[in-house]
Amino acid sequence: MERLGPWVPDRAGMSPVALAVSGGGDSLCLAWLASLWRKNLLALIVDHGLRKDSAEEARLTARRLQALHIPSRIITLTHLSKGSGIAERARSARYVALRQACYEAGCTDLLLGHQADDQAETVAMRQRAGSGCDGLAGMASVTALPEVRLVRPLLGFSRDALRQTLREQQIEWVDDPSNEDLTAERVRVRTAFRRDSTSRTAGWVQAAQQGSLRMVRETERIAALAQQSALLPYGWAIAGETLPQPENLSLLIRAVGGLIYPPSVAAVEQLYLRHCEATLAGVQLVRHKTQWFLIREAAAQQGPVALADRAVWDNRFRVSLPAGLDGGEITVAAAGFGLAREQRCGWPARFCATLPALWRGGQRIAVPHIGLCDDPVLQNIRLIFAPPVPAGGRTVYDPVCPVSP
Ligand SMILES: Nc1ncnc2c1ncn2[C@@H]1O[C@H](COP(=O)(O)OP(=O)(O)OP(=O)(O)O)[C@@H](O)[C@H]1O
Repeated sequence: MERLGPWVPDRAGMSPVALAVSGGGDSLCLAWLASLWRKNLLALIVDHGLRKDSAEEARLTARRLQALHIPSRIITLTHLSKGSGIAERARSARYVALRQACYEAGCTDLLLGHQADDQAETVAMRQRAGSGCDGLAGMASVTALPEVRLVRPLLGFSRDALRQTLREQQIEWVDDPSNEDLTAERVRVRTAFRRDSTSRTAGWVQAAQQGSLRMVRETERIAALAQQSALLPYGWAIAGETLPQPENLSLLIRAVGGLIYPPSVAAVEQLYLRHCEATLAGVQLVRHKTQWFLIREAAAQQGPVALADRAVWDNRFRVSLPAGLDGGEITVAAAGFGLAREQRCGWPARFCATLPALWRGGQRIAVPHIGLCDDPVLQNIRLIFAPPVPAGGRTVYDPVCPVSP
């Protein structure tokens, strides 16, 4: 585990390391292994509320964790409904809930139970979908999000090895029936691997090779990005006097747009070749003085969000409020400041129109980034630019290639 660190010291009073535990064989084995590694842990069990037994399974998992001396928290999702795209909707809601729970508990690391077979399946599915070299690196061992690192310590171990470990420890787990549902592509790939294990091995080799290459490329990209461009606390990026290469440009668009995935390479290449002001994925490429800038497209920004400590607006700005302050909404400052350029800190009006602002009763009360605020109490509001994925990505791909048990 040490090479996947650094870790918060394992002492009472320090933040625990969080574990995402579905109750299945992989994540329960992860929990058992983690309990040998450290004491200060917190297991998070998400009950999607989609199957009639799910609440009871979550409680059963909590009891199993208790037997391992791991405290747990059950997070019940109430807003999911069955129907089209439910697997993806459930997955995405699960990650939002897990990240929020980590944030609330002060956990900076979240361990996930993805293992080597999941990795080979992911690579095979991406290969079929025509994924590029980056995608064929599969899942990263470490993905740093702004508030938490997602860590996958089991990518070097096969599903069979993990289940065998649990049997030896006489620890039972829950088998999710959706893991046998042949309408899911992953399950079909898994079934094909059972018949022909060479393609599974090929997936591991592919992930290990492409992972190493991706690490080299990302290091070069981050160095080039840092030299040429900068993200500003206003939620904009200075892209440089000449446009960055499409790969880097797309990372900046992802950050400024508050996106999880960068826009398609083909679309960014077109933007790069046109070399003129344009909009892509809710982000405007604009020229200001001698530099290219990326600013958010005002019309694409999220609508109002109630003012509250830790609220997130537009997937990019996190609110930090002094105690006792509430009332109002955070939404886009919008045009019509009527302010002289010096009151806009020298920034063009169209830039300032994209900033987050506090509104009450249809009135713009404060635009903290440019110090626009009459009420001294409101001057303590902080709207912190925290894109969901850091510009450079900050991922670690481990060239691990498991041995078949
Ligand atoms: N309901 C859940 N609650 C908490 N964590 C979950 C949940 N579902 C998945 N995870 C986390 O995401 C990882 C990968 O999810 P995936 O759906 O591939 O696993 P699974 O087959 O449902 O369960 P397992 O990995 O425990 O066998 C899990 O190992 C676990 O760490």
